[in-house]
Amino acid sequence: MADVTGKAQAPHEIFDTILLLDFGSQTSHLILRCLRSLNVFCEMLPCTTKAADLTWSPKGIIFSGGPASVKDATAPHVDPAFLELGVPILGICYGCQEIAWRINAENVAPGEEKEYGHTDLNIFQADGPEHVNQLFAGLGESMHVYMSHFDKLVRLPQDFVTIANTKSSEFAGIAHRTKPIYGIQFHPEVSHTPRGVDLLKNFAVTICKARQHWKMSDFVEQAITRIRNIVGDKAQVIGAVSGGVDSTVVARLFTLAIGDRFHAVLVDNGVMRLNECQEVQNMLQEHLGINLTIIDGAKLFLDRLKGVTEPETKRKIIGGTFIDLFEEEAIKIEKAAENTPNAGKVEYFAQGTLYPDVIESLSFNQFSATIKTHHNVGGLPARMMNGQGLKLIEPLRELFKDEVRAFGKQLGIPENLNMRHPFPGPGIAIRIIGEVTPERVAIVRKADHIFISMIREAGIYNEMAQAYAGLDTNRAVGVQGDARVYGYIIILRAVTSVNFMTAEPYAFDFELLKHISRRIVNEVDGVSRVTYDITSKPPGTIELE
Ligand SMILES: Nc1ncnc2c1ncn2[C@@H]1O[C@H](COP(=O)(O)OP(=O)(O)OP(=O)(O)O)[C@@H](O)[C@H]1O
Ligand SMILES: O=c1[nH]c(=O)c2[nH+]cn([C@@H]3O[C@H](COP(=O)(O)O)[C@@H](O)[C@H]3O)c2[nH]1
Ligand SMILES: NC(=O)CC[C@H](N)C(=O)O
Ligand SMILES: [Mg+2]
Repeated sequence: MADVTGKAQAPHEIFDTILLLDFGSQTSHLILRCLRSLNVFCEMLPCTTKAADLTWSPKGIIFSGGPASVKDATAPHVDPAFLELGVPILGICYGCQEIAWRINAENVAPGEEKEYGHTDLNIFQADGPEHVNQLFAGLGESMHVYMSHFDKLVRLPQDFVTIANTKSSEFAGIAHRTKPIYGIQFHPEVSHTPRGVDLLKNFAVTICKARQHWKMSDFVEQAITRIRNIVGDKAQVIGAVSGGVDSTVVARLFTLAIGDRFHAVLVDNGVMRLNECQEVQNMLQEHLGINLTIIDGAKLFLDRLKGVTEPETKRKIIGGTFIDLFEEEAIKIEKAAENTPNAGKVEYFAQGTLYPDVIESLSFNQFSATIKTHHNVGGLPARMMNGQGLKLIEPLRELFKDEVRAFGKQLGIPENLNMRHPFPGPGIAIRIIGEVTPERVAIVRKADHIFISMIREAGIYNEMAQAYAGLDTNRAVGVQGDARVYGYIIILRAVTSVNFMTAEPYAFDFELLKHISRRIVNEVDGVSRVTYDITSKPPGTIELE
């Protein structure tokens, strides 16, 4: 969105914003999601952020949960200046312990045992000014809540009143007597706390008085204006476009913003699915008028992956090789444009990075665990991260997949493209457990093609979030046509998921699954067995590596 002078504004300058300080909980992002679903804009920053560095004014602040104990010498602590800003504050779990600990370290102690899972919360009407009862307003006298903690409040902090308790937590909800500062021991952001969203609404809307005016449609317009302002009217942009919904939305935004100064490039990394590159090129051209250049990097990628078995090494090799090829392409684009009206330096590199890629790759702050390095985040070479070489632009970095799809719909992206299952940048390489060889890639391609075609024919493609065939490079014995075979094991994976942070195995019809297995063993040479992976995430992940 532009102001009268046409200058781009960041969302927190336009929308009333709640600041979420992240202490590293695995569910912090759900707080942000929950507020956005209420049309309240929320921005998450690491718990180490200094109040003085904030260039905007939050309507309220939430301290998230986190894995540390406030009692540890190395535990993260909030800049006390945030507590002096005069805006409402809500501490959740670790965040609540942090508020209590700041007042007096003895207020918090290790519990007798871990409290993990459902519990019933009793809500009190406390004496005091109006604000003390506003957090639980309309929630009745009790509610189901989800707990996940070890430490707990053993004393009521000075100047606070108790507004809720449970069987094992005497101070499960507290409110300051005179200031709008609250703490709760349970997690309102998870679906296991059914009325948690009402509590967060009470905090954001009633207590912080944040207007519920965050809208996706404004985001489209705003993203386009921001791109124009960043890029200016000379520079050119090279965009990494895979045919997945994320980068397709990015390509569409850039095309709308800067027309043909945007150059969409797909890298054939040798580990794409059957006919994928050609199909993507046709689809983008036909439906969106996006002219896609394909760089053939298959041999280079497969050579660099030779002999590599360690999953994180594979990801880093792929991330690095992607950038090498993009940088070479950028030079070619500059040369080709030299004597045209488009002449200008290729300064920027656009990617469809989403919020979950960021959370899972970088530990968002040093206090949360790195799960795996996404090729487009942690796999980037240092020169991209420190501003040398191409400069990164990632317009979807704050969004989740379902938000991007809603966004895609508004941008006129056809349904079948918008609903495509995600396909990871490192492609089939992270679906082969062990060394990637051309022979193994060919086997996975064929098996995957059979699997996905049969899923489509059965009309169940949109019932699952993602499906693929992978390969276990161990071999097993089988018997085919009276002969002994010693072949690879295909692993089929299909999951349901809302945001890809958690997932459940898809409940296949067993006859269909057997039919799929039969076809794969019969039609794909080198395969002796087919298995179906029924692991949830967590403890599994969606990809094999
Ligand atoms: N083969 C590729 N060629 C060019 N860019 C790619 C390729 N694979 C991935 N990328 C880049 O990496 C980003 C992250 O990949 P990711 O798979 O998460 O997103 P996507 O492909 O756009 O969408 P989806 O998650 O639906 O597959 C992409 O948005 C794109 O910018
Ligand atoms: O572009 C990507 N580059 C990667 O390195 C990468 N690793 C996982 N994924 C996708 O992320 C989602 C979650 O996957 P996991 O449960 O395996 O972490 C799933 O949708 C995965 O396909 C990736 N996408
Ligand atoms: N979920 C949390 O925030 C847990 C807080 C703290 N680590 C505890 O165990 O009590
Ligand atoms: Mg993809």
